[in-house]
Amino acid sequence: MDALFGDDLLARPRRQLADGATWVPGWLTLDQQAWIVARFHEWADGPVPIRAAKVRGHEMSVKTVCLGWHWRPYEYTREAVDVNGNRVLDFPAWMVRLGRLALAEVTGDPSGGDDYTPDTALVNFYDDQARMGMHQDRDERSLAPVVSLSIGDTSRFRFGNTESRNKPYQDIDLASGDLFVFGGPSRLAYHGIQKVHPGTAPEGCGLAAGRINITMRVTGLTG
Ligand SMILES: O=C(O)CCC(=O)C(=O)O
Ligand SMILES: [Fe+2]
Repeated sequence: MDALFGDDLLARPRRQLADGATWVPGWLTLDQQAWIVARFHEWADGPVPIRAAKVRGHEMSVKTVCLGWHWRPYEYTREAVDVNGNRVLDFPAWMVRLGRLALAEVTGDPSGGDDYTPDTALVNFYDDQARMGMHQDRDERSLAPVVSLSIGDTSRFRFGNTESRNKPYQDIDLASGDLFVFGGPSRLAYHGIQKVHPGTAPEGCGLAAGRINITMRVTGLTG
């Protein structure tokens, strides 16, 4: 019984890091995580294969595949003009629903996500060495919240302020199944991934090594 109802139920309570920024540890079940990982492998195969985007001529250490709209610094297009010119996959209806559930969760209001219709997702894969420097998500024309889901190895996430990449910031460990939402006054906060902790992916999450992060967004674009 001690193991079944162990202290781990208490260990990772949800936390509001700033106005509009909420972390919900362990939001996705292992079955949900494994199902999403299976979808990830399908997306990574194409029509636009997963690739490292280039920022000012340098490949990012993270590899990205997009849904709905294709992102490259600092623009969204329907076709992956910097990869193979193919149109990206449609944004899946199940992911719209998941985004709405995420907002309902963080707002504490069952209808809190009803108006949320994300139309792009950046699906990132991190190996042991991958990082993401401090940045703002600001290639979208909409300031609707960003919904972030993590699967696989735990990683150190730095959540900063809206003024600069520097302090004050908070470092948290995003683990497999964690939800993080940033919107409202936190929508343009700088953030990044400092480090992946190898070998920390839980059994059954569908990913033996590395980390997947999905960020759903509203581009505010038409066409
Ligand atoms: O991997 C993460 O948790 C964050 C990813 C991110 O900031 C992005 O894709 O813009
Ligand atoms: Fe980001």
